[in-house]
Amino acid sequence: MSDAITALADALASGAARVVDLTHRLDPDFPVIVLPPEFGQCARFRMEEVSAYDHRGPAWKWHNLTLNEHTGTHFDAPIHWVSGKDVANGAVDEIPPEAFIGPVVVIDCSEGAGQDDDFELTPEIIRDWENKHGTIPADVWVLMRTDWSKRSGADYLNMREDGAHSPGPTPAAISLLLERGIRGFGTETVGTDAGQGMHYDPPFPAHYLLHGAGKYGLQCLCNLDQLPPTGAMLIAPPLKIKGGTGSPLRVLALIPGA
Ligand SMILES: O=C(O)C(=O)c1ccccc1S
Ligand SMILES: [Mn+2]
Repeated sequence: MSDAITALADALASGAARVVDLTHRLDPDFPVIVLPPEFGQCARFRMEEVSAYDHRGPAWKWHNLTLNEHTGTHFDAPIHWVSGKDVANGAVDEIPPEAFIGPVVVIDCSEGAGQDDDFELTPEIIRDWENKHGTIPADVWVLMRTDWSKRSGADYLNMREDGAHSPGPTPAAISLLLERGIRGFGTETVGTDAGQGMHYDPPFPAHYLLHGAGKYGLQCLCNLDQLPPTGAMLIAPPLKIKGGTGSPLRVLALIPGA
Protein backbone atom coordinates (compact mmCIF):
# COMPACT_ATOMS: atom_id res chain seq x y z
CA MET A 1 0.00 0.00 0.00
CA SER A 2 1.10 3.63 -0.54
CA ASP A 3 2.23 5.60 2.51
CA ALA A 4 -1.03 7.55 2.59
CA ILE A 5 -3.23 4.46 2.46
CA THR A 6 -1.07 2.71 5.03
CA ALA A 7 -1.26 5.74 7.28
CA LEU A 8 -5.06 5.76 7.01
CA ALA A 9 -5.26 2.03 7.76
CA ASP A 10 -2.97 2.49 10.77
CA ALA A 11 -4.98 5.50 11.99
CA LEU A 12 -8.25 3.56 11.79
CA ALA A 13 -6.68 0.56 13.56
CA SER A 14 -5.18 2.67 16.35
CA GLY A 15 -8.20 4.93 16.83
CA ALA A 16 -6.30 7.99 15.69
CA ALA A 17 -9.10 8.27 13.11
CA ARG A 18 -12.67 7.37 14.03
CA VAL A 19 -15.69 6.52 11.88
CA VAL A 20 -19.00 8.30 12.61
CA ASP A 21 -22.22 7.02 11.00
CA LEU A 22 -24.31 9.96 9.74
CA THR A 23 -27.14 7.73 8.45
CA HIS A 24 -30.65 7.06 9.74
CA ARG A 25 -31.87 3.44 9.63
CA LEU A 26 -34.06 2.78 6.57
CA ASP A 27 -37.36 2.09 8.31
CA PRO A 28 -40.98 2.10 7.11
CA ASP A 29 -41.73 4.56 9.94
CA PHE A 30 -39.05 7.08 8.93
CA PRO A 31 -40.77 10.22 7.55
CA VAL A 32 -40.47 11.14 3.87
CA ILE A 33 -41.09 14.52 2.30
CA VAL A 34 -44.77 15.35 1.79
CA LEU A 35 -45.51 17.56 -1.23
CA PRO A 36 -48.80 19.41 -1.92
CA PRO A 37 -51.48 16.83 -2.83
CA GLU A 38 -51.55 17.74 -6.53
CA PHE A 39 -47.97 16.39 -6.96
CA GLY A 40 -46.55 12.85 -7.01
CA GLN A 41 -45.46 11.69 -3.58
CA CYS A 42 -42.31 10.09 -2.17
CA ALA A 43 -42.65 6.38 -1.32
CA ARG A 44 -41.85 5.33 2.20
CA PHE A 45 -39.38 2.45 2.60
CA ARG A 46 -41.08 -0.95 2.50
CA MET A 47 -39.68 -4.51 2.83
CA GLU A 48 -41.50 -7.60 1.52
CA GLU A 49 -40.08 -10.95 2.67
CA VAL A 50 -39.39 -13.20 -0.33
CA SER A 51 -38.17 -16.19 1.69
CA ALA A 52 -36.80 -16.99 5.13
CA TYR A 53 -35.07 -20.39 5.09
CA ASP A 54 -38.44 -21.99 4.22
CA HIS A 55 -40.37 -23.50 1.32
CA ARG A 56 -39.92 -20.25 -0.59
CA GLY A 57 -36.12 -20.57 -0.26
CA PRO A 58 -34.83 -23.37 2.00
CA ALA A 59 -31.36 -21.98 2.66
CA TRP A 60 -31.78 -18.24 2.23
CA LYS A 61 -33.62 -15.14 3.45
CA TRP A 62 -34.15 -12.00 1.39
CA HIS A 63 -36.58 -9.15 0.79
CA ASN A 64 -37.95 -7.08 -2.05
CA LEU A 65 -37.58 -3.37 -1.26
CA THR A 66 -39.78 -0.47 -2.25
CA LEU A 67 -38.46 3.10 -1.88
CA ASN A 68 -37.96 6.40 -3.66
CA GLU A 69 -34.52 7.69 -4.69
CA HIS A 70 -35.14 10.38 -2.03
CA THR A 71 -36.26 8.15 0.83
CA GLY A 72 -34.40 8.37 4.13
CA THR A 73 -30.79 9.55 4.35
CA HIS A 74 -30.09 10.21 0.70
CA PHE A 75 -27.99 11.91 -1.96
CA ASP A 76 -29.33 14.49 -4.45
CA ALA A 77 -27.76 14.57 -7.92
CA PRO A 78 -27.91 17.66 -10.17
CA ILE A 79 -30.58 16.25 -12.50
CA HIS A 80 -32.95 16.00 -9.51
CA TRP A 81 -33.83 19.62 -10.13
CA VAL A 82 -34.94 21.31 -13.35
CA SER A 83 -32.05 23.78 -13.03
CA GLY A 84 -29.59 20.87 -13.21
CA LYS A 85 -31.33 18.81 -15.87
CA ASP A 86 -28.66 19.50 -18.49
CA VAL A 87 -25.62 19.42 -16.16
CA ALA A 88 -22.86 17.14 -17.46
CA ASN A 89 -22.54 13.93 -15.42
CA GLY A 90 -25.67 15.00 -13.56
CA ALA A 91 -27.09 11.55 -12.71
CA VAL A 92 -25.83 9.43 -9.82
CA ASP A 93 -24.32 6.83 -12.18
CA GLU A 94 -22.38 9.54 -14.07
CA ILE A 95 -20.85 11.53 -11.19
CA PRO A 96 -17.07 10.92 -10.97
CA PRO A 97 -16.35 8.63 -7.96
CA GLU A 98 -13.80 11.14 -6.64
CA ALA A 99 -16.82 13.28 -5.64
CA PHE A 100 -17.90 10.68 -3.08
CA ILE A 101 -14.98 11.06 -0.67
CA GLY A 102 -13.81 14.48 0.44
CA PRO A 103 -13.37 17.07 3.18
CA VAL A 104 -16.37 18.32 5.14
CA VAL A 105 -17.06 21.34 7.33
CA VAL A 106 -19.95 21.74 9.75
CA ILE A 107 -21.79 24.99 10.53
CA ASP A 108 -23.51 24.62 13.90
CA CYS A 109 -26.98 26.22 13.78
CA SER A 110 -28.38 24.00 16.55
CA GLU A 111 -28.98 26.79 19.07
CA GLY A 112 -30.95 28.94 16.61
CA ALA A 113 -32.84 25.97 15.15
CA GLY A 114 -33.74 24.90 18.66
CA GLN A 115 -35.50 28.25 19.22
CA ASP A 116 -37.02 28.81 15.75
CA ASP A 117 -38.42 26.01 13.57
CA ASP A 118 -37.92 28.25 10.53
CA PHE A 119 -34.34 29.19 11.42
CA GLU A 120 -32.37 30.41 8.39
CA LEU A 121 -28.72 29.85 7.53
CA THR A 122 -27.66 33.31 6.28
CA PRO A 123 -24.47 34.79 4.77
CA GLU A 124 -23.85 36.52 8.13
CA ILE A 125 -23.78 33.16 9.93
CA ILE A 126 -21.45 31.75 7.28
CA ARG A 127 -19.09 34.74 7.59
CA ASP A 128 -19.14 34.50 11.40
CA TRP A 129 -18.17 30.85 11.03
CA GLU A 130 -15.36 31.81 8.64
CA ASN A 131 -14.07 34.42 11.11
CA LYS A 132 -13.62 31.58 13.61
CA HIS A 133 -12.54 28.71 11.33
CA GLY A 134 -11.18 30.29 8.17
CA THR A 135 -12.67 30.79 4.73
CA ILE A 136 -14.64 27.77 3.53
CA PRO A 137 -12.27 26.01 1.10
CA ALA A 138 -13.28 25.05 -2.43
CA ASP A 139 -14.63 21.56 -3.12
CA VAL A 140 -15.69 20.72 0.45
CA TRP A 141 -19.04 19.45 1.70
CA VAL A 142 -20.80 21.97 3.94
CA LEU A 143 -23.20 20.48 6.50
CA MET A 144 -25.77 22.56 8.40
CA ARG A 145 -26.07 21.14 11.90
CA THR A 146 -29.49 21.81 13.46
CA ASP A 147 -29.94 18.74 15.73
CA TRP A 148 -33.23 18.25 13.82
CA SER A 149 -32.28 14.56 13.56
CA LYS A 150 -33.10 14.23 17.26
CA ARG A 151 -36.77 14.77 16.34
CA SER A 152 -39.01 11.86 15.30
CA GLY A 153 -42.40 11.18 13.77
CA ALA A 154 -44.62 14.21 13.17
CA ASP A 155 -42.14 16.55 14.89
CA TYR A 156 -39.53 15.72 12.23
CA LEU A 157 -41.60 16.93 9.25
CA ASN A 158 -43.32 19.52 11.51
CA MET A 159 -46.25 20.01 9.13
CA ARG A 160 -48.71 22.84 9.77
CA GLU A 161 -51.66 24.12 7.73
CA ASP A 162 -49.27 26.01 5.41
CA GLY A 163 -46.78 23.17 4.96
CA ALA A 164 -43.59 22.08 6.71
CA HIS A 165 -41.68 24.31 9.13
CA SER A 166 -38.02 23.33 9.39
CA PRO A 167 -34.71 25.19 9.11
CA GLY A 168 -32.71 25.77 5.97
CA PRO A 169 -30.58 28.18 3.96
CA THR A 170 -31.57 31.46 2.36
CA PRO A 171 -30.85 31.97 -1.36
CA ALA A 172 -28.04 34.38 -0.42
CA ALA A 173 -26.46 31.75 1.85
CA ILE A 174 -26.40 29.17 -0.95
CA SER A 175 -25.04 31.79 -3.37
CA LEU A 176 -22.20 32.57 -0.94
CA LEU A 177 -21.41 28.85 -0.56
CA LEU A 178 -21.34 28.54 -4.35
CA GLU A 179 -18.95 31.50 -4.50
CA ARG A 180 -16.68 29.44 -2.22
CA GLY A 181 -16.89 26.60 -4.78
CA ILE A 182 -18.29 23.98 -2.42
CA ARG A 183 -18.90 20.38 -3.52
CA GLY A 184 -22.30 20.02 -1.89
CA PHE A 185 -24.59 20.96 0.98
CA GLY A 186 -26.11 18.66 3.57
CA THR A 187 -28.81 18.90 6.22
CA GLU A 188 -30.45 16.87 8.98
CA THR A 189 -33.91 17.80 7.74
CA VAL A 190 -35.95 15.96 5.11
CA GLY A 191 -34.68 18.29 2.39
CA THR A 192 -31.75 20.61 1.78
CA ASP A 193 -34.29 23.43 1.66
CA ALA A 194 -36.21 24.93 4.55
CA GLY A 195 -39.70 23.57 5.09
CA GLN A 196 -41.07 26.88 3.76
CA GLY A 197 -38.51 26.89 0.93
CA MET A 198 -41.18 27.31 -1.71
CA HIS A 199 -41.58 30.98 -0.66
CA TYR A 200 -38.03 32.06 -1.50
CA ASP A 201 -36.89 33.53 -4.84
CA PRO A 202 -36.00 31.21 -6.46
CA PRO A 203 -38.29 28.69 -4.76
CA PHE A 204 -36.33 25.87 -3.06
CA PRO A 205 -33.05 27.81 -3.45
CA ALA A 206 -30.79 25.03 -2.20
CA HIS A 207 -32.10 22.63 -4.84
CA TYR A 208 -32.39 25.26 -7.56
CA LEU A 209 -28.99 26.93 -7.10
CA LEU A 210 -26.89 23.94 -5.96
CA HIS A 211 -28.03 21.54 -8.67
CA GLY A 212 -28.04 24.26 -11.31
CA ALA A 213 -24.35 24.72 -10.48
CA GLY A 214 -23.74 20.96 -10.72
CA LYS A 215 -23.41 20.54 -6.96
CA TYR A 216 -24.81 17.80 -4.73
CA GLY A 217 -27.13 17.54 -1.75
CA LEU A 218 -27.40 15.26 1.27
CA GLN A 219 -30.49 15.05 3.44
CA CYS A 220 -31.76 13.31 6.57
CA LEU A 221 -28.28 13.18 8.08
CA CYS A 222 -27.73 12.53 11.80
CA ASN A 223 -24.94 12.68 14.41
CA LEU A 224 -23.57 15.96 13.06
CA ASP A 225 -23.04 16.91 16.71
CA GLN A 226 -20.18 14.35 16.71
CA LEU A 227 -18.30 16.14 13.93
CA PRO A 228 -15.70 18.93 14.35
CA PRO A 229 -16.23 22.23 12.50
CA THR A 230 -13.29 21.40 10.23
CA GLY A 231 -10.87 18.54 9.73
CA ALA A 232 -13.21 15.65 8.95
CA MET A 233 -13.66 13.63 5.76
CA LEU A 234 -17.03 12.56 4.32
CA ILE A 235 -17.73 9.29 2.50
CA ALA A 236 -21.04 9.58 0.58
CA PRO A 237 -21.30 7.30 -2.51
CA PRO A 238 -24.87 6.97 -3.85
CA LEU A 239 -26.12 3.79 -5.48
CA LYS A 240 -25.10 3.61 -9.14
CA ILE A 241 -28.67 3.88 -10.45
CA LYS A 242 -28.86 4.34 -14.23
CA GLY A 243 -30.12 7.89 -14.81
CA GLY A 244 -30.83 8.22 -11.06
CA THR A 245 -31.68 11.62 -9.52
CA GLY A 246 -30.40 10.52 -6.13
CA SER A 247 -30.30 7.52 -3.84
CA PRO A 248 -30.45 6.36 -0.26
CA LEU A 249 -26.91 5.77 0.95
CA ARG A 250 -24.75 5.12 4.01
CA VAL A 251 -23.00 8.40 4.87
CA LEU A 252 -19.88 8.07 7.01
CA ALA A 253 -17.45 10.62 8.38
CA LEU A 254 -13.82 10.10 9.35
CA ILE A 255 -12.90 12.31 12.31
CA PRO A 256 -9.74 12.74 14.36
CA GLY A 257 -9.67 10.16 17.18
CA ALA A 258 -9.59 10.89 20.90
O1 LIG B 1 -34.64 16.37 -2.58
C1 LIG B 1 -35.63 16.10 -1.90
O2 LIG B 1 -35.83 14.99 -1.39
C2 LIG B 1 -36.55 17.19 -1.67
O3 LIG B 1 -36.33 17.90 -0.73
C3 LIG B 1 -37.66 17.43 -2.66
C4 LIG B 1 -38.01 16.42 -3.55
C5 LIG B 1 -39.02 16.68 -4.47
C6 LIG B 1 -39.67 17.89 -4.52
C7 LIG B 1 -39.33 18.89 -3.65
C8 LIG B 1 -38.31 18.65 -2.72
S1 LIG B 1 -37.87 19.93 -1.64
MN1 LIG C 1 -33.57 14.67 -2.11
